[in-house]
Amino acid sequence: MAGSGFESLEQCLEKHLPLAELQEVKRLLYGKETRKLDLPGAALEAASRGDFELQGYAFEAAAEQQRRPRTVRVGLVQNRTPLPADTPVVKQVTALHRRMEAVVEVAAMCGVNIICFQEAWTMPFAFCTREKLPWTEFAESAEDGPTIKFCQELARKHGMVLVSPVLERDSDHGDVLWNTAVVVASSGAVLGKTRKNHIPRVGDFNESTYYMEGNLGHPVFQTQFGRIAVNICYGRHHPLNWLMYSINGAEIIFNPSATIGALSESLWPVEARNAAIANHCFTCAINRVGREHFPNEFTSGDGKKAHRDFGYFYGSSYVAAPDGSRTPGLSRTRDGLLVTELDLNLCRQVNDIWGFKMTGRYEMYARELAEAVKPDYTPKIVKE
Ligand SMILES: NC(=O)NCCC(=O)O
Repeated sequence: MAGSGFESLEQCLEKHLPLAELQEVKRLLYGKETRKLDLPGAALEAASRGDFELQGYAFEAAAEQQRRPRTVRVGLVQNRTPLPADTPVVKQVTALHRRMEAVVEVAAMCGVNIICFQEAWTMPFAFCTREKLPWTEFAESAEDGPTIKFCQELARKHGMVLVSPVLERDSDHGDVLWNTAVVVASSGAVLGKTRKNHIPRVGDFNESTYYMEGNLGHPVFQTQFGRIAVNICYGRHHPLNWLMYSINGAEIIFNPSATIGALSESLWPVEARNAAIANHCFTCAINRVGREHFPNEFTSGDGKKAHRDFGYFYGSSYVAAPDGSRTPGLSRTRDGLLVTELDLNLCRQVNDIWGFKMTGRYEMYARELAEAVKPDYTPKIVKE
């Protein structure tokens, strides 16, 4: 399994394919070509100084007579944890705040309107360990914790919407923990929060030790720049989860994730992209980068030897459009900011062409699903 030795699929194709074949392969792999954004030199220099990749693309929509283009720039951030996992908690959080402050600064130079960080971005992805301390100390209030205050300041400074996925401690409800994403409006107000609906029970993803399935349904947030939703990580394997955000009107669905090559890398380019197609919306898949080591060995009851690291988080963040086209991915190895310009008019335009909303048989599925979840249900199998 490729770890940090393989930079990206795109780089490999560009290195080995002649131009004519490369164009055909890209057409098949990525759909209609996305235009490269001309990003400011100062932003490219700042990214290079800060040692993170900066890429920019734009999806186009057709001109309409009665609606102006609804262009919005989104920023997807993928990163390593800058300090070892056994560094004191506050130091780790502070280092991550400083790192994101620098990335958001560059995003602002690139005209980003909405930025989303990776899943549980203020901490190492320690849920593999099943240990409580010190990892639960990374949890904080989604309303007025230090990270939300940090995001509010950035939102106000840059007039940017921030999507901040954190480990939430809900002290109003018995101090329980949740895997949450907070949406901070460009005014700096907390617009609301959403919680991870599907909790993995696969490999070392022992997250069910820490929090339960979210209880907030599928909220969509009306921001100054468009209607957004957040489908956190493992929720991307559940087509109905994407569907419900779309039914509630999401035009952009962010998918902040933490996932490793051995488990999901071949699924990664397919799932968020398919969701964009099926739901006539934009999807933004974000994954963390690198290998995180933990102080104590752990096992996950799968016969594997006790180990101290989770595996290789392969980055490769990308944006997919309702017409099935997608940006190239960020690298598998480096921190990065992917700036993508979307014209939200494309959602309705593709809906008018393909009509999945019109042809969806929701009432029939609702009826059949309501039956299927009853304890006395028997599957409708026709036998000879
Ligand atoms: N963070 C998380 O839910 N990961 C589960 C693995 C995956 O969905 O690829």
